[in-house]
Amino acid sequence: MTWTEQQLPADHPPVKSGKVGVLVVNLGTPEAAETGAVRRYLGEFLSDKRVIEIPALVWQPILRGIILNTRPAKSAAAYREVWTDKGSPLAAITADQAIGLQERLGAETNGGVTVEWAMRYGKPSIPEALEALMDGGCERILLAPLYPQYCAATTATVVDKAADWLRERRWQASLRTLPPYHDDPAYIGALATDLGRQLDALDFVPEVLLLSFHGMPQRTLDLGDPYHCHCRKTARLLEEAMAQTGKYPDLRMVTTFQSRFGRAKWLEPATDTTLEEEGVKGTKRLAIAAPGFSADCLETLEELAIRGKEQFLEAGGEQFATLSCLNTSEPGMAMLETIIRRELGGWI
Ligand SMILES: C=CC1=C(C)c2cc3[nH]c(cc4nc(cc5[nH]c(cc1n2)c(C)c5CCC(=O)O)C(CCC(=O)O)=C4C)c(C)c3C=C
Ligand SMILES: [Fe+2]
Ligand SMILES: [Fe+2]
Repeated sequence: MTWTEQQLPADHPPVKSGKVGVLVVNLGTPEAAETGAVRRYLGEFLSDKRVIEIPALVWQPILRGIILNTRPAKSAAAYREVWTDKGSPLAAITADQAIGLQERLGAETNGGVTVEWAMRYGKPSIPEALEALMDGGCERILLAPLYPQYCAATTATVVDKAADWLRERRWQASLRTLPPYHDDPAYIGALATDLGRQLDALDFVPEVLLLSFHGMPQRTLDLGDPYHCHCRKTARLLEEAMAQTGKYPDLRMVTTFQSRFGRAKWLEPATDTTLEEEGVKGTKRLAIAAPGFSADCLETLEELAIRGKEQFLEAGGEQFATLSCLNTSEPGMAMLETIIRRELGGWI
């Protein structure tokens, strides 16, 4: 007889059952489109040493003295432009992706797979989601940061946060992490299918398809972060996959980096500058996609779809479309199921 089969004392902690859990994680978002909530969110996000790689003694006075007094009101106004009745788009879509994955992975043997979701900054937090999985009997957990391209400021900080939680526990769960999937045929195929479907549904034929990735300081590339190379490889493979369909022979694809923050040099070319340049040089019809974002969010719905459109049209462009992220589309969910199942090999 094993210990777990014996009669346990009444005050014994619950015995887990060895189930498998998946925790999908995305960046984080404020709890409301209001200055105070945005200040709390940005305070946590921009205090992460993986995100702002400046010594805290130098950075914290700038953050607390300037940025958190000026940016939250402006950002809150931007969030209000895209807020939904289910809250922030990023949180609502991530929650729906977790529900979709639960449906796809829930019916396995060995008690099924339990799927939870979390935000790296804000709520639900990574520790509370991991705690919920363990309370539900999960002893093996796949941590799945939904970032196709690895970046220390995104992927690594999710793993750090989970490791902080493990450090505090006597009985740890066994953790695996989802590797970056920037060049995975399942991901490239899902993008090609989904973007192709959206291009076909437009009421104009774009001359240019801009692939806009989130930017990073140039210094992180010089220090060896693979993010820039991952973005470039995704873009190349996607271009090849779309060319293979033979459907868009005249479509010019251009890769850019968006959301510059602060004064340091960021990865180039910048999305906003490129939109203006395209308009000025006579491009009339342009579509933009953000393949690095798993879910639509402030950066796609406001920065690209609202401000990007204005920039292009003011520079002389005539027709503009922002294509949706993979979100909960059938190709997107099938891709997530494929790459997650692969990592669960041997567990289910
Ligand atoms: C130095 C600052 C920032 C780095 C580095 C950075 C990297 C980075 N971010 C994402 C994905 C997202 N970022 C989002 C919002 C956002 N990003 C920054 C700054 C940096 N990002 C800020 C200040 C904000 C908040 C909004 C604002 O005030 O402008 C989001 C959207 C969040 C939402 O609520 O919708 C995502 C997603 C990646 C992938 C990345 C590195 C590769
Ligand atoms: Fe960002
Ligand atoms: Fe932005």
